[in-house]
Amino acid sequence: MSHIAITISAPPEIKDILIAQLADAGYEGFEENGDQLIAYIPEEQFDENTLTGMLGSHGLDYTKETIAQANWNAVWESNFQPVLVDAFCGIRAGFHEPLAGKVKHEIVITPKMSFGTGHHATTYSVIKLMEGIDFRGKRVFDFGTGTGILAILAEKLGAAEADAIDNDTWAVENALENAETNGAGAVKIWREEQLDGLEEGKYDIVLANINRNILLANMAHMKRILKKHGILILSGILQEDEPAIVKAAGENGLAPGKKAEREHWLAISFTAG
Ligand SMILES: C[S@@+](CC[C@H](N)C(=O)[O-])C[C@H]1O[C@@H](n2cnc3c(N)ncnc32)[C@H](O)[C@@H]1O
Repeated sequence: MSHIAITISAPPEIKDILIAQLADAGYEGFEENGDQLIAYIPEEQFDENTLTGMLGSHGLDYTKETIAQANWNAVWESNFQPVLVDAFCGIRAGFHEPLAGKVKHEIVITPKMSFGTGHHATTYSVIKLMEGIDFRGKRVFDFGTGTGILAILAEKLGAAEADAIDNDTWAVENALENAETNGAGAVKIWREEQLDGLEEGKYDIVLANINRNILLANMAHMKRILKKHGILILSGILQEDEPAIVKAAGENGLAPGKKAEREHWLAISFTAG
């Protein structure tokens, strides 16, 4: 499968809004490079009219490039540096030197086209909130797993099982590959986009780093699969969307707790009543 890479010169103040809008339109990987934002979408999902309309409303233009899957490794290998979430967790590729001694937990990721290298503020902040939670023996669900990074970390933190879904076939394949690389045998990943068929009250911890609309649409389902007093960590929330998310969570019996903030993005932890 080929992907389309869109490069946009976007002023910093609208970059986050653009990422949220593009994510809603199916773009699934983002890189920020100075003023430039590069967004990736599977070729068959690319819709020129939608993109032109969205960018036109901000007075922006773009350039477009098709990237064959075979070339993807070369593209990301040249860009991907290890990420350290303080001394808690380090994420690196297989071709980097081990981070031995620098971090408590190390994850090796081959992201290919999937989102979730730890570089993005939304992933980084979930990891920061995970640092304060006891995962030992817990059942964890990772909604929108991307590279599998959060499910893999959950297992490294002692989770008894970590189930993960993504609606993107490529992400699922990639997450399975990454789980294997990291010896994360308790991680199970499958392709799905609905949470409503999942067992009620099964999970101690649910992690969801997606976007405002998907989080709002699935709030009741996330609450339903959580145990009483279970923990929900939501991310992919722009600062201005916090009230809407907290309100919807409250209506579903989820009380807000700690927050982590980075580059206008918020991750919020909730407890199920
Ligand atoms: C922002 S990425 C997060 C990846 C990773 N969990 C992280 O924290 O870095 C969101 C992921 O959710 C997936 N996704 C979006 N909508 C979804 C849905 N309705 N059901 C399942 N997965 C979805 C996307 O394909 C993407 O891999």
